[in-house]
Amino acid sequence: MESSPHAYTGPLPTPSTQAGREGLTAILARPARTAVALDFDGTLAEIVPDPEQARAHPRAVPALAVLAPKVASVAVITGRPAEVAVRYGGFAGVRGLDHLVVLGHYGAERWDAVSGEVHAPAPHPGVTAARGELPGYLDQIDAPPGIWIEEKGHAVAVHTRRADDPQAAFAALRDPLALLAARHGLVLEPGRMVLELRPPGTDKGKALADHVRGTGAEAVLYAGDDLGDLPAFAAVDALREEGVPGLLVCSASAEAPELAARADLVLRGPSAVVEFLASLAEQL
Ligand SMILES: O=P(O)(O)OC[C@H]1O[C@H](O[C@H]2O[C@H](CO)[C@@H](O)[C@H](O)[C@H]2O)[C@H](O)[C@@H](O)[C@@H]1O
Repeated sequence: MESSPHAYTGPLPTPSTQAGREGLTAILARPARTAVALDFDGTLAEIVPDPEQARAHPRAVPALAVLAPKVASVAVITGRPAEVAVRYGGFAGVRGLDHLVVLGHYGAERWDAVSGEVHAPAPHPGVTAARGELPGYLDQIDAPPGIWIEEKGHAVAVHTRRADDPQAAFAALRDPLALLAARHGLVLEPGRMVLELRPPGTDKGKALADHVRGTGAEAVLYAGDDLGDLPAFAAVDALREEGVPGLLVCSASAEAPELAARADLVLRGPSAVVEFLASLAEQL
């Protein structure tokens, strides 16, 4: 039965790399000095066809609520607007998650559980302009049927998962949308069957490095599943070079094999990530 975190915890898996084993050892030795940072979609939430239906795995919040009081900090670092991740995650008002931080829009936004408020940057004028142009532009370039535009406030994203051939639609739209983004001073952020036009100036690597420095953590765990998580992986590498041990966890999928190739620990999607977090919490 899997009715409580205790019922599904097991022995911690061993990372496949020396750096990862050192990272896990440091986390187990100094949990109160450890920063835990986690991606949302594909890591804490299963991938679903409709982005508005994504929700945290049912065991994610219970596992995090046990883990968070034992470590220096838990942060969710996501491409979603922070408020959306908080809502879809069910992260607000949870005992144990009283100090949770959600860094939205790749670190441009910050929500914290203490204040319950989102701090967001000024809107980028290029997003408004690109949003207005996008429907006509997609018609003009003969975009395939089934694509869907996600309004994200500080960004706009084009999803191909519900096209007849999602990968072909992604490939066909990538260059034209990169041109549109550049014309409006934006960057194109590719993800799992999604192409997002967003302001430049931040990424999950900067968000993670700033967060770790801000907490004064002496060890770090980062888990992600998508291309947007690669800068965070690179940030953990850089922290390791500065003497901060780290553990890189991949929530694996065939859609983003690049992550598994870079990770210390490869887990089979959000349910395995959540099980790992519960096991870790149990061991600390
Ligand atoms: O940084 P993340 O938390 O991983 O967010 C990245 C993007 O996630 C969402 O899209 C992805 O998940 C959807 C729901 O499972 C799925 O339908 C889509 O194909 C995925 O790309 C979200 O909609 C985006 O805004 C995020 O940037």
